[in-house]
Amino acid sequence: MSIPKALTVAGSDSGGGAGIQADIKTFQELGVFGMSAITAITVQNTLGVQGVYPLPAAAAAEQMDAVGTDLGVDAVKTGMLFSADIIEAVAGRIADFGWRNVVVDPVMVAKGGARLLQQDAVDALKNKLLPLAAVVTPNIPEAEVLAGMAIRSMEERCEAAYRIAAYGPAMVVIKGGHDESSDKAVDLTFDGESFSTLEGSRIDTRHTHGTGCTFSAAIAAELAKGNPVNEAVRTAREFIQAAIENSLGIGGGSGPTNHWAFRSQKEGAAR
Ligand SMILES: Nc1ncnc2c1ncn2[C@@H]1O[C@H](COP(=O)(O)OP(=O)(O)O)[C@@H](O)[C@H]1O
Ligand SMILES: Cc1ncc(COP(=O)(O)OP(=O)(O)O)c(N)n1
Repeated sequence: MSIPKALTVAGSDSGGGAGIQADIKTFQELGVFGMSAITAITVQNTLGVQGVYPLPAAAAAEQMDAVGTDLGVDAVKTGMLFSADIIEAVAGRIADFGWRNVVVDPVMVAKGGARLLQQDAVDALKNKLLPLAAVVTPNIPEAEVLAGMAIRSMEERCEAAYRIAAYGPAMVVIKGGHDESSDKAVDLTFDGESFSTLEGSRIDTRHTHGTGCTFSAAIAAELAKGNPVNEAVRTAREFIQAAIENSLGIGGGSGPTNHWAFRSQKEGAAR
């Protein structure tokens, strides 16, 4: 039997709700063996980010080498990359290994406002990493930066997706968590030809820490299993909906989602 394996290249969140911790939990819940290349250590809990300690670019590259030359990688997810140097090293390794199932979550700023990507690294993200992506998953503020425009409506979101697709990713998903104008959370997808939406009811909760990390990790896990990209995104949307709906209510601030809720729901339905 072949074991599906996914690699996350991302920052560590000591609070366990976002970053590599969220990614590995998501991989595991979806039946995928998780591996990591850590780019930075963050000092973080549900109250926010209190410290950021980036690692040298060589550390990320060498971790990717160690995993790629021995275990093998069926899908990669990138999250917090922090600097242009790290992005260039990571993009170089993805290209050298010829990895195809690459999900780029273009993490820029944590919900509490801490910068997780240096401002001068945006060009490297657009020009070095996006051309290698099967899927890129910006939230609305990230899409505004990548597309160089404001997004105030679904029409503008479509225009932004079109502009981001020009950098080369096969699919653009602009997530709708930040659009509070509707009682639904609506994610827009664009595959270079057609637009479509994925909806879930908007949950009124402050416990949304790590939603973007979890969603993109779920896409990577489904791609690692060999599922087509549309199906992977659909499953990831169901995974994050269950995780937010059943959040754990832990910590004094914006708490983590529930990474085992999707599996519990499936097991409940099967009984
Ligand atoms: N309150 C909510 N209720 C339901 N789904 C949500 C909610 N907030 C975010 N989501 C979903 O979680 C995923 C991550 O979205 P978003 O919060 O926009 O990303 P990020 O964490 O990168 O800012 C998307 O699929 C989005 O639709
Ligand atoms: C280490 C680390 N990586 C990414 C994030 C951002 O997580 P995200 O899911 O985009 O949203 P918030 O957690 O910021 O709400 C992070 N916080 N830490």
